[in-house]
Amino acid sequence: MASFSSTSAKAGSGAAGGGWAKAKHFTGGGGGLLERIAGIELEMSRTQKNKQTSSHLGSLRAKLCQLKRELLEPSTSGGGKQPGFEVQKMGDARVGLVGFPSVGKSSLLTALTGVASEAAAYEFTTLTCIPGVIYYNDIKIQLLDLPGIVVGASSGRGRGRQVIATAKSCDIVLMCVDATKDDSQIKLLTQELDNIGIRLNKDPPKVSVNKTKGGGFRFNALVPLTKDFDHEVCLTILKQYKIHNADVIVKEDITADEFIDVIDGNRMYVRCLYVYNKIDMLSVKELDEIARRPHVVPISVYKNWNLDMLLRRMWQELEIVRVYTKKKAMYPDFEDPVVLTASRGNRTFNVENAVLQVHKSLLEDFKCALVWGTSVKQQPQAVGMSHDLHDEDVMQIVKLTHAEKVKATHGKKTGKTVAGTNTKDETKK
Ligand SMILES: Nc1nc2c(ncn2[C@@H]2O[C@H](COP(=O)(O)OP(=O)(O)OP(=O)(O)O)[C@@H](O)[C@H]2O)c(=O)[nH]1
Ligand SMILES: [K+]
Ligand SMILES: [Mg+2]
Repeated sequence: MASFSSTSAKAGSGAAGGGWAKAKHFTGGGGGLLERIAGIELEMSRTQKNKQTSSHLGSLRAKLCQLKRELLEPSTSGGGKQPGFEVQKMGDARVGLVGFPSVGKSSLLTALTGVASEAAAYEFTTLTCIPGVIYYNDIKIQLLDLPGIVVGASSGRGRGRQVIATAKSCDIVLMCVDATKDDSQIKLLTQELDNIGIRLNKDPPKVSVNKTKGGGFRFNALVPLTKDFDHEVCLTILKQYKIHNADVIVKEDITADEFIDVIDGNRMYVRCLYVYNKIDMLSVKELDEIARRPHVVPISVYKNWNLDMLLRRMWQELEIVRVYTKKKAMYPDFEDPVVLTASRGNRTFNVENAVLQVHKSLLEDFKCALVWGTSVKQQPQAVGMSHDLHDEDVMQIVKLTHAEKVKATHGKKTGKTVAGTNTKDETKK
């Protein structure tokens, strides 16, 4: 891993704005790999894009992706140390502050959580991960202050890889930028995260790939494909990944890169808010322009402007669902809800997830759940595992009796379902 150098970062500090992009060349792991990657990138840039070359380009893309993956993945032989910072998870959700140096990440952590994280006018003040907790609407959100990252971070520059690995563990990311500097910050940061497989504010491509034992390759597009992806490109990419038998169903007009994301796996689809700090330095006109952009929250830590809006937006992005559990003939426990969040591409707020959070062993004994709240028509209503819960629902878990359990296991063995019991298989679907 490349040593931590601040000289390169200083290059960015002098020139307000555009300086970030300067430090393009860096030394960091995997010498031969970097050359091969550069070679493929060069070839791709020299290849004209048209119908004849689309297959070849698709194959190059897939190769490139595999090489980058080799570069980024920590070698398993090296003791298998986790690349992220070791900060224990706590609370109901985790939010990471990611951004270039000196945009005000630490100042924001202190303002929101009261945890002192050193803030200063020089870059790379923060050198490790500092956690704090936000108490909001009865739940605890862990906020992580992280060192600033620089261009090249994803390839091992500075602490970049550690920062990005930690960002991967977050439910959502707050990308912090300095509102007084130019807008290349967001593009460059997004690229760094993208390089390591974090897709911001995107949904997983709607494509299903079923690897089969035989039968060759079947391709079915349910929508017109207008980009650089088609039947042939699909085939070349699959070959590159040594997949020779598969059923592919494409339900969305995707690009070749998006298809590679699906094949390569390991991608994370994370929600992100762009937090523009230091708006106390802007004119009203400049502020007005920024505030109109999607996913943007303008703030000033100095003046304490708009921090409550930031919390509200965070809450919305996390799509928090609080479920109050209750025992039979008792009042619900309103102190300590089960909290479900939209987390890294996973947006299932069903009974099964809620039960899992109470205790894994309850899944075995689960018969049904009685639910009160806006997710059901009757109050209460008996529902199965796949029922989607709403924020502030109340849930009571009904367990199988011993007799029902014996019957259910017997039924399973003989292949019959037991009438009257909502067995897991039936309700899970
Ligand atoms: N004008 C203005 N300055 C701010 C604001 N918030 C923070 N700063 C200043 O910006 C500088 C950097 O703040 P930090 O909180 O250290 O920034 P950081 O992003 O944590 O920096 P690193 O840890 O070095 O990456 C400090 O001089 C802060 O006082 C703000 O709302 N307005
Ligand atoms: K700083
Ligand atoms: Mg800091």
